[in-house]
Amino acid sequence: MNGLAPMDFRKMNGLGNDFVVLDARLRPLSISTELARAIADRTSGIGCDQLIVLEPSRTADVRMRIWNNEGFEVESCGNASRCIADMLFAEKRQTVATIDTLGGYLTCEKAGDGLVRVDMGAPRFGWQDIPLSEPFADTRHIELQLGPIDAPLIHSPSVVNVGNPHCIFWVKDLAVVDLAKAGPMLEHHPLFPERANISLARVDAKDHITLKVWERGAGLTRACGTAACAVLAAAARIKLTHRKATVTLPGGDLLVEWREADDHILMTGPVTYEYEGVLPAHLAV
Ligand SMILES: N[C@H](CCC[C@H](N)C(=O)O)C(=O)O
Repeated sequence: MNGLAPMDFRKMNGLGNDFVVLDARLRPLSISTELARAIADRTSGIGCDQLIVLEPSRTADVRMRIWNNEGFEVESCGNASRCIADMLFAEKRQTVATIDTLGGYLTCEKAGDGLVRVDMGAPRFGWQDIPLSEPFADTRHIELQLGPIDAPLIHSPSVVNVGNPHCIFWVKDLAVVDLAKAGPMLEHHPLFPERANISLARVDAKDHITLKVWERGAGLTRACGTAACAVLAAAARIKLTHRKATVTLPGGDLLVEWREADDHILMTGPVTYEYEGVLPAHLAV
């Protein structure tokens, strides 16, 4: 295994959603909220949307742990899954890899032209699965709006869990609300006991969605892989799109398919290696 030395880190991104990757397969690392925040800080740290830590796994090629830049650990990260899978392809000299995460067991494969395909598992739509703080029999549209009750700016979002919680508003205009302002309030809405990733989704065609995302614990990012998976499943569920579509994010496109045969979501997209470095003393783990 040609992993990283304990103090080394690798900077990577998926469509501009960027990560600091630490390799704890040879030496356990203890990540506190403060340390995760400090590493992710773009002024005094390395700077990233999420911190990714690799650990040994008995069931997969690697265990991948994820901390949002606010410092709290979360279950899933689609863009990082592609990045880590690509690292594993090179290490193993193979075209397949498996990753164990809090949000599920992922199987990954090379998809040609520098692309990686990740099986993100099946979406869950039950109100307890999202989770929501009160029961909704129908989660295709829940009662949540922003703006005046008689003329809401956005309303009736769909909710879905794809390893992590997502709330998706269907809009015709992605600028109908300033997501930088509305995002925090919606992320922390009392309906979401574990908070939520918030998306504005514009359906352009039966095979194309354009997306802007306010990420739980990270804010506006250039791309969110799990949001792309969530929005495709939610759109197909209410027949806004086919079960396969291109999802365009500010950082670029992902191809997402909600496979009929096993209900799994497949996400295909690129990986970017930025650089490697050594953690400075004040960030020593
Ligand atoms: N903000 C997400 C984690 C990162 C997801 C995103 N970066 C992706 O590519 O899926 C959450 O708190 O659930």
